[in-house]
Amino acid sequence: MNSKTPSESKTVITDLVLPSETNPIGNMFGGELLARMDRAASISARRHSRRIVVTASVNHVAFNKMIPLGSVVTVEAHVSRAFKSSMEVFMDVWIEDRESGMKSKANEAIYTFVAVDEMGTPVSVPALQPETELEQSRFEAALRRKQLSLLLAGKIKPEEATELKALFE
Ligand SMILES: CCCCCCCCCCCCCCCC(=O)SCCNC(=O)CCNC(=O)[C@H](O)C(C)(C)COP(=O)(O)OP(=O)(O)OC[C@H]1O[C@@H](n2cnc3c(N)ncnc32)[C@H](O)[C@@H]1OP(=O)(O)O
Repeated sequence: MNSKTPSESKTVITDLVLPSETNPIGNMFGGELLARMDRAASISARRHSRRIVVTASVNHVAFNKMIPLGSVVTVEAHVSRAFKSSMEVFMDVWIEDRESGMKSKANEAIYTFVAVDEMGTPVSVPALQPETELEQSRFEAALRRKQLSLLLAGKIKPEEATELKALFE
């Protein structure tokens, strides 16, 4: 299976924040943003693997800025590392100033997807070949994040989390 680059899985979704998608103080619901990110990330994972993909875990979400009603929100997703059947998808969320059109970063998130066959059994995916410095640094940190996620889910033992142990040595 040939490796792929992060740009091959690039997925950009831009949409408005409507009144039904806001909380009582007029900002976007966190759950609405999570759903938009899940959609963008699933398309990205699908573009990388060309297989059916399922969300295995939401590893990290930072709601750094409130997103007001009427904002134009862009979610940009790339696969940041591929393992055997799982893929880490990194997302950057931008909002656009209504007057100037300037974009500012509002949020970041990292989801894990697994490619499966029609029976839901995990299947192999192509490797990922990072190209830029940012892609390389996200690629390198992804194994640590995978081990943390598996550890928290009780799927590996602490002694198997070699990348995490190395942080404290
Ligand atoms: C082409 C362009 C047009 C696109 C056109 C649009 C199409 C756009 C696509 C739409 C697609 C819809 C996308 C909907 C996305 C959902 O909403 S799916 C619904 C929510 N998710 C689910 O229901 C998943 C339910 N869970 C499961 O099915 C199973 O737990 C899983 C995820 C398949 C894993 O199964 P398992 O038995 O644990 O399998 P196991 O072999 O142990 O692990 C498989 C891999 O998952 C990893 N893993 C398992 N758990 C975790 C965890 N907690 N953390 C990290 N990694 C984990 C393992 O490490 C392993 O990784 P690899 O070493 O193989 O890389």
